[in-house]
Amino acid sequence: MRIAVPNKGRLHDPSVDLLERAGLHIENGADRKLYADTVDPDVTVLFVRAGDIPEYVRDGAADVGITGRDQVAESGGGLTELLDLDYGKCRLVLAAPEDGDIANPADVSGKKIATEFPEITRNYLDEQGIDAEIVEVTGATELTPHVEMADAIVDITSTGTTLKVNRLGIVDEVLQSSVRLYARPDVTDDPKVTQVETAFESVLSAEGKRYLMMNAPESRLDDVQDVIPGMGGPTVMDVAGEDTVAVHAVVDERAVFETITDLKAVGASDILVTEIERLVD
Ligand SMILES: Nc1ncnc2c1ncn2[C@@H]1O[C@H](COP(=O)(O)OP(=O)(O)OP(=O)(O)O)[C@@H](O)[C@H]1O
Ligand SMILES: O=P(O)(O)OC[C@H]1O[C@H](OP(=O)(O)OP(=O)(O)O)[C@H](O)[C@@H]1O
Ligand SMILES: [Mg+2]
Repeated sequence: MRIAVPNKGRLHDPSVDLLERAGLHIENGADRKLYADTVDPDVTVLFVRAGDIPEYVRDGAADVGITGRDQVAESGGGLTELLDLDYGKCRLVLAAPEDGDIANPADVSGKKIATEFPEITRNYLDEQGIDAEIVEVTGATELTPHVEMADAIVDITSTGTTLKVNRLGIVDEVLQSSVRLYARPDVTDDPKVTQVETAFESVLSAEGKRYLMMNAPESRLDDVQDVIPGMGGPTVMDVAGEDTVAVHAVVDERAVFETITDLKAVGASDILVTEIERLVD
């Protein structure tokens, strides 16, 4: 099975990190090498530009791909989304000069819109019933309204800094995006694809979770169980030869601080908190 992963740009590092955390360690990889084996002999990684990944998957050069929802929408869709991987979060927005006369989407009627996403922009304008000219650019889109190349833009924003420093205001949201795992529709039930999907899912499930281990007097077990939040009942084990039990539980990271204080108050001791790499349901 081949999995297409962004070869550069901001999506490369977090995507490789996800593969590693999922246990799909990359082997024989090297700087500028565009394919690599993994610890699983049946899984090969292809390093491809984020914008080309939908086409690689659709054409069968790869079976699954990791890329932004915006890239899939721009390339015409036709892929099955398996998982939202929750990074590369951004919005595609219609934006125009803050001090100009474009305040509503309808105001761009008859005007020029610069974008790196002509397909998404065309669909958006059609849906809104707006007739406008699209000017295709490949970057620095935020400059175009200031040099009379366009009246408005459709571009990516996340923190909003680039729009702000270029004195552009959001007129409308066109699309919300994040990085997702996509498959060709005919391979979604392939056991290898399911295995990769499960591995990624286990990394996402473990995020923000901690594993708590402690000892507690057997007589206080009910109290200990009462203060452990979330995720089903804890695992309880007898400690040989003592009136003590070992209690293990998965808890939300944000609850750890308070839970430890509560656990000590009900007699727990030797409390360990550890990170969880993967959590398979
Ligand atoms: N500022 C951002 N914040 C969050 N996600 C973003 C941002 N910019 C882009 N993305 C996401 O990352 C994807 C790829 O963008 P990126 O900028 O990494 O690649 P590129 O534009 O193809 O390459 P480069 O900018 O390095 O030339 C986008 O399609 C989008 O899904
Ligand atoms: O809201 P912000 O946090 O400011 O992010 C938005 C900017 O990030 C991306 O640019 P990138 O850095 O990828 O440069 P590019 O235009 O060369 O792709 C995008 O094209 C915006 O310009
Ligand atoms: Mg970019």
